[in-house]
Amino acid sequence: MSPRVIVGAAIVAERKVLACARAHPPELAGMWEFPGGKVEPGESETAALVRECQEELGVRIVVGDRIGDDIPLGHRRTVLKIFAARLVDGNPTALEHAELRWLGRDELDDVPWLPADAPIVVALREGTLLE
Ligand SMILES: Nc1nc2c([nH]c(=O)n2[C@H]2C[C@H](O)[C@@H](COP(=O)(O)OP(=O)(O)OP(=O)(O)O)O2)c(=O)[nH]1
Repeated sequence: MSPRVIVGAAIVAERKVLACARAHPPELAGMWEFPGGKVEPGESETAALVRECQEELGVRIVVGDRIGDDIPLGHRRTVLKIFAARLVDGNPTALEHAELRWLGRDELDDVPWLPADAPIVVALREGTLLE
């Protein structure tokens, strides 16, 4: 069986990236992530990201390049894949998250990210997307 894939969007606008605080489940609440979720059977990774950002934030995005490598999530053969994205319609609203924040390159450590996201945060800090 191929691994389950979770996709996340690093939405960048005006040299800031959108960080989202999880509202649930209790063990993840208050930890910050990139909006996204599970790729459904038969769905492309890009389509899943577009769908999740619509559901979670009420926005339309276009998906860009991968950031970093596959990140094993350590449960049931699941991997996390993060893609750069940009907004094409709407203003992000916390429809499913507890809070949203736009973070510049120097603000990336201001929130407690989910541990799996650490290499992505490093890549954002060291890369050119937030320049
Ligand atoms: N979306 C997202 N999930 C992440 C990130 N980092 C990370 O470890 N995860 C983990 C947390 C969860 O265990 C899993 C995502 O599950 P989820 O519950 O958000 O996915 P979903 O929206 O498709 O789930 P569901 O409630 O619709 O079943 O991936 C991240 O940056 N973004």
